[in-house]
Amino acid sequence: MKIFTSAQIRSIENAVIEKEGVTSIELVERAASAITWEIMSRWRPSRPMMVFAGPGNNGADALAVARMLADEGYTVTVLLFNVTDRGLSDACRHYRDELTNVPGVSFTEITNDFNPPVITRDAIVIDGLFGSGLKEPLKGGFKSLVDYINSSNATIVSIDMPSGMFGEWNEATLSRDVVHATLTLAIEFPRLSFFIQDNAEFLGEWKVLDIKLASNESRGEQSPYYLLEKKDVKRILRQRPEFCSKADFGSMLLVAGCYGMIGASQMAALGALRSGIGRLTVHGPRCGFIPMQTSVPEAMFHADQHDIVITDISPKHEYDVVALGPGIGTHDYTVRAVENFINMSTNPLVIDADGLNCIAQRPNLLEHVPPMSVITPHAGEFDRLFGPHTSHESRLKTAVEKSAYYSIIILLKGRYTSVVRPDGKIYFIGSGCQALATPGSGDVLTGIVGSFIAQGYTPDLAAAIGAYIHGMAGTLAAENDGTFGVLATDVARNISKAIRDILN
Ligand SMILES: NC(=O)C1=CN([C@@H]2O[C@H](COP(=O)(O)OP(=O)(O)OC[C@H]3O[C@@H](n4cnc5c(N)ncnc54)[C@H](OP(=O)(O)O)[C@@H]3O)[C@@H](O)[C@H]2O)[C@H](O)CC1
Ligand SMILES: [K+]
Repeated sequence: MKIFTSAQIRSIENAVIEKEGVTSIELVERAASAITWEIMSRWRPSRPMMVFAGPGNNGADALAVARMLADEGYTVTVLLFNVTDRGLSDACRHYRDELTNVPGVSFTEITNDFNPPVITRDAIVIDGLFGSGLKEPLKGGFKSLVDYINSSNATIVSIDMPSGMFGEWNEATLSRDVVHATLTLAIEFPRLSFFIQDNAEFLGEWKVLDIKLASNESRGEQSPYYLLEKKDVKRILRQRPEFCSKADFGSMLLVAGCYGMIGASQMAALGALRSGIGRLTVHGPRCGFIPMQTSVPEAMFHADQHDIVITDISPKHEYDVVALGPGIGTHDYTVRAVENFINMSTNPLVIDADGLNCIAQRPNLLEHVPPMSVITPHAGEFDRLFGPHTSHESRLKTAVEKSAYYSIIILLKGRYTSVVRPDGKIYFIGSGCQALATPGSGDVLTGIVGSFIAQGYTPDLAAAIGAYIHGMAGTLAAENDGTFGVLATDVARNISKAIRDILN
């Protein structure tokens, strides 16, 4: 699903209005009935509804919802804030006029002073102050109003977006100047800001409501931001032909492990094998030989000359891909081996974990990482490589910049993992869950991404579908074991099941 900017959404909306002859009142009506259904499915008419409406169409949505809820027997208090010089939008005025005589609604239009009523704990606050038309961070009276709403203990439902939040970038937005919703009901499209962790506290739970706006007008519109869904992964994944051999599914060298972290080699190896690699060789220190050969007998093992750390990465054969990093540590010998290997590599690599920490010790080594390599940092590894960041948003922006500069793919792990391509395209992946926050989970992902590159997928798609399948495997594991007790080996074990579910 493409993720559009607020400006694009406005132009899609305008195109629908012009080409399909739909009026903006009809669109508000569609949005409001979807929101009303959602509210009715969650809260009974005994819960008092307090509607805060702004001057634009976000306010119009809120006023239309107020009328619909009153029709369904809810007690509704409406506060319409008509305090700006520009006055109300046409739709907002239309719904204001309609509301004044509806039984069950206590309606107040604020044009000047505002005496805030008490918001009781059992109230459902409907936040329709501002949506995608917000021009700048809230100031003055609206800022105080948001503060007053946030300091209530009520349940807060934001229409389209929490008021005060922008659909894209929010670095300059102060947390206390944005409504902190319990539930955000987005109209037709999710926004870029929904996928950035900094904004989770504003959004609460969020859900996209379909108002049949997207159909034709959005298809042609381009966007660099994309939410990867199951149907996309199904389209990308190739079914295995009936006549096939392991030679058809690529070969991978996994450079992983050191004394005390051989488990990382095991996890990454399982990730690669469970996602269908044809041939896997693990290169690691000699101490890894017995554990690897006994716990993952499907993998070949190539021993370094050193007992406990990797000192030399000189592949003896041609491999379709080399994945480097899980559990290798950052011993000087290993850093040097990584440096030499990267300097002589020409094909895309997958670099994770200590592979990235080794690079962080030789920062200009990034210049030599082969183009279209995939690096898979979590926030800490990312900051070690590219410097400290104070927000996830700034980290994502740096990822876009660095991906272009170094011509590499950056898979930044998180609740929504982002796969950033050198051309600025970002795939967001939300198939995972809390269960994936477990040791070894990242190593499994490295194995999966390497395996898909070896199987012939381009590195950007390998990273995107790899992250999706990894997330789904974690979610499947959590269905059995809950979100607390999932092991990385459980995630690995569910990879093949995730792939089967996607293909079916
Ligand atoms: N996307 C869809 O298909 C549909 C969306 N709908 C809803 O419409 C809103 C967007 O409506 P819009 O009227 O464009 O914008 P808003 O309601 O969010 O806000 C516009 C008004 O707010 C004023 N404004 C903007 N920034 C500030 C600020 N910082 N402080 C005070 N006031 C501000 C603005 O005034 P201007 O003078 O700046 O123009 C406007 O008065 C969308 O979010 C959905 O909820 C419909 O349902 C139809 C389908
Ligand atoms: K809102």
